[in-house]
Amino acid sequence: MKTITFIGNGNMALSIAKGLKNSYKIEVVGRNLEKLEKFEKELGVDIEKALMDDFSVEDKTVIFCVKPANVEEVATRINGKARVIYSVLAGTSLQKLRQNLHPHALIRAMPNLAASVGMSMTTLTGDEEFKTEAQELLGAIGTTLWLGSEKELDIATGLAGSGPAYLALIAESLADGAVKQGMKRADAMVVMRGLFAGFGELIQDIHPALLKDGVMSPGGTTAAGYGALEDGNVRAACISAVERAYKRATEL
Ligand SMILES: NC(=O)C1=CN([C@@H]2O[C@H](COP(=O)(O)OP(=O)(O)OC[C@H]3O[C@@H](n4cnc5c(N)ncnc54)[C@H](O)[C@@H]3O)[C@@H](O)[C@H]2O)C=CC1
Ligand SMILES: O=C(O)[C@@H]1CCC=N1
Repeated sequence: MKTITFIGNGNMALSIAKGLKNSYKIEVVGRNLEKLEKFEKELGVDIEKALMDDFSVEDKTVIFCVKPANVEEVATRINGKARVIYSVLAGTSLQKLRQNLHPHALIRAMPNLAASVGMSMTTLTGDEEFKTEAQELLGAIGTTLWLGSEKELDIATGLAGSGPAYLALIAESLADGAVKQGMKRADAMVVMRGLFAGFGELIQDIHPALLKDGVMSPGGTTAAGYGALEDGNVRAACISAVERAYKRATEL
């Protein structure tokens, strides 16, 4: 079994490790042994645990899962030249990663929280010779799409990386709307979750505009509700959300 080395032991590392644990030996590098033990327990398989200071990444296949602000600090603690580094760090350029970590090859990957249920939408860019390996490795946690530039990956960060939080806002507020009209909270949550489960399937095959047309009867309930979303500028707010997230990615 090949070994995959995670640097960082947070949410994203754990989510990706869940997808890889049956096909690879997992090694995790962190700052705190207790947290590494907790990671191992949550993952449910034996892992190699290592502390960051003086850790050698020589010839290793690394998935880099720390926060964007930690790159320089981590670079001072580890040594060696990795075979390849897959970085999931939002907005952290190939140039900055290369300057600090000096790997043989480098890929940026942008997964999302659905990695924890094997349904991440992960975008990829970087060294072309690792394109197939990147698609296979990150394919273990969901769907992948190779993009031709870092700009597109930063835009995809504002769409699918951050997207679960946007949809959570919609989900919570729709359920609040039902509660406001008198539905029990627990029932509203069941109905909202069922809505999202069905919608997740429908949107795979139907263009959003046609899906809307299929729901909206002349003078009916959907037209009335939809009007409120247009009054609230939800369309413009969504476009701005992706714009602001993308801009933020370019600042990290
Ligand atoms: N949470 C999400 O939905 C997504 C997160 N990402 C990216 O994944 C990366 C990790 O995010 P999460 O796992 O959510 O965060 P987290 O806070 O759960 O994990 C961050 C990990 O970084 C390490 N760390 C923290 N401070 C450090 C330091 N000073 N020196 C060395 N290591 C340190 C620790 O191992 C910590 O567990 C971020 O760069 C983020 O941009 C990418 C896509 C989605
Ligand atoms: O908010 C963030 O910076 C990270 C990147 C994508 C999702 N969460």
